[in-house]
Amino acid sequence: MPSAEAAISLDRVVKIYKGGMAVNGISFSIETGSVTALLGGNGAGKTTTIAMIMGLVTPTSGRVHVLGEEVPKCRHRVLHRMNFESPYVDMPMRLTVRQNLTVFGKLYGVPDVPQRVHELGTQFDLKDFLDRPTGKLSAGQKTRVSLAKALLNHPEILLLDEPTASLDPDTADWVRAEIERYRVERGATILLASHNMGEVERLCDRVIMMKRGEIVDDEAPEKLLARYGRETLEDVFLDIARGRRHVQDVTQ
Ligand SMILES: Nc1ncnc2c1ncn2[C@@H]1O[C@H](COP(=O)(O)OP(=O)(O)OP(=O)(O)O)[C@@H](O)[C@H]1O
Repeated sequence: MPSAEAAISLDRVVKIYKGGMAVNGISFSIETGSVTALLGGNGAGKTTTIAMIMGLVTPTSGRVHVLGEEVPKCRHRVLHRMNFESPYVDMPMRLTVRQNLTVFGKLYGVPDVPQRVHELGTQFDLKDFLDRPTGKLSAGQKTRVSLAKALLNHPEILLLDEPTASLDPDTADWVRAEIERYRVERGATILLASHNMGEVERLCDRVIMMKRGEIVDDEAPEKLLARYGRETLEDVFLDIARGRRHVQDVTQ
């Protein structure tokens, strides 16, 4: 059952778009300080779920609570304590990196924005392009800026939508290390949608697996591996995607 004490809690949440059902009655609670993966094939409902937790999409029915506040209704009370990163959400392209970080810093109520931008510029090695238009950066540089933006307000809750999509292995590894570091330093609660199973095994304590808008599994990665009799989450993912639900089915 979803708990009022949880960092994030969803209770029988449904989202129906004009085109049809995207999320079909999902419930889960996420413990403070945990890292949870939201997995599922294309169109499973992961982005819609994250958007509802951010308060950007209103559920058709059901309730979403973040840090004890209902969203989107009371989003204004918790917005400054959360943040998100997605390679699919662009910042204004003509603004420089510094201008973008400054605007977002002000939106999130960061106390000393120039100082925070300076700190993040050092931490994420942005100094060479802080004063370049954001639209002129490479994909990897944009990801670093996007992660810096996500950490501007030291969020207690960090939502990541495929944080390493289309990155080279070196940059992707660097991004994962930064996420791990942030979690350890701040005890943040992280929810991560990903198609990269290696990333999930490295970062996450728990896996919520979605299929066609529903939750089909919710377990620690090692328990999922044991239950499906598999050595990698990639194989478990394929078993679930192809409808093989039990270890007996898998070994037949
Ligand atoms: N704004 C929207 N309007 C109408 N339908 C939408 C909208 N956003 C998503 N959908 C539909 O809702 C379903 C779930 O989409 P969603 O983006 O949440 O899935 P996802 O698991 O994040 O997929 P992917 O891995 O491809 O990013 C899909 O069928 C999608 O076409």
